[in-house]
Amino acid sequence: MEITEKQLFDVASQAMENAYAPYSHYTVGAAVLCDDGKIYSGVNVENASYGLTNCAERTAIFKAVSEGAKHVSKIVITNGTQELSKPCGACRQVMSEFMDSDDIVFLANKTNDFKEYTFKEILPLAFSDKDMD
Ligand SMILES: O=c1ccn([C@H]2C[C@H](O)[C@@H](CO)O2)c(=O)[nH]1
Ligand SMILES: [Zn+2]
Repeated sequence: MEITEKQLFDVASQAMENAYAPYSHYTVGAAVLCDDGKIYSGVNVENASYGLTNCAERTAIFKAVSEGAKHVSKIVITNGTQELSKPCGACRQVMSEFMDSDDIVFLANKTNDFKEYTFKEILPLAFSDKDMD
């Protein structure tokens, strides 16, 4: 694994310590590598009004875009269990806005076991702006 990928895993794991998950107790950490060369992290942020919860992946992507990044080339998603992470449908759709078909998705667990996918593998038939041409 190249240095940046190792860093991405470390940033996601470190961020997960800040997950705010008092209701589900399911902690998630994400880290995205952007074309500006920077890494942005995110965690799940729950709410007493459960539906207002924001997932870790979207937190990381929204932070990146807020700082001016426009493209995510790699994302690591980890969680506090031994199961590999599986981004929800909403997160996959948000990822599709800022990732291309062959960009890389690492789905990890708390001990950094992982599987590597391309974005198109985790969201085939993605709806995009091209569908509105
Ligand atoms: O893609 C996902 C799916 C779920 N969660 C969080 C939201 C909630 O806090 C907890 C349980 O659903 O996991 C994420 O962060 N990312
Ligand atoms: Zn999600």
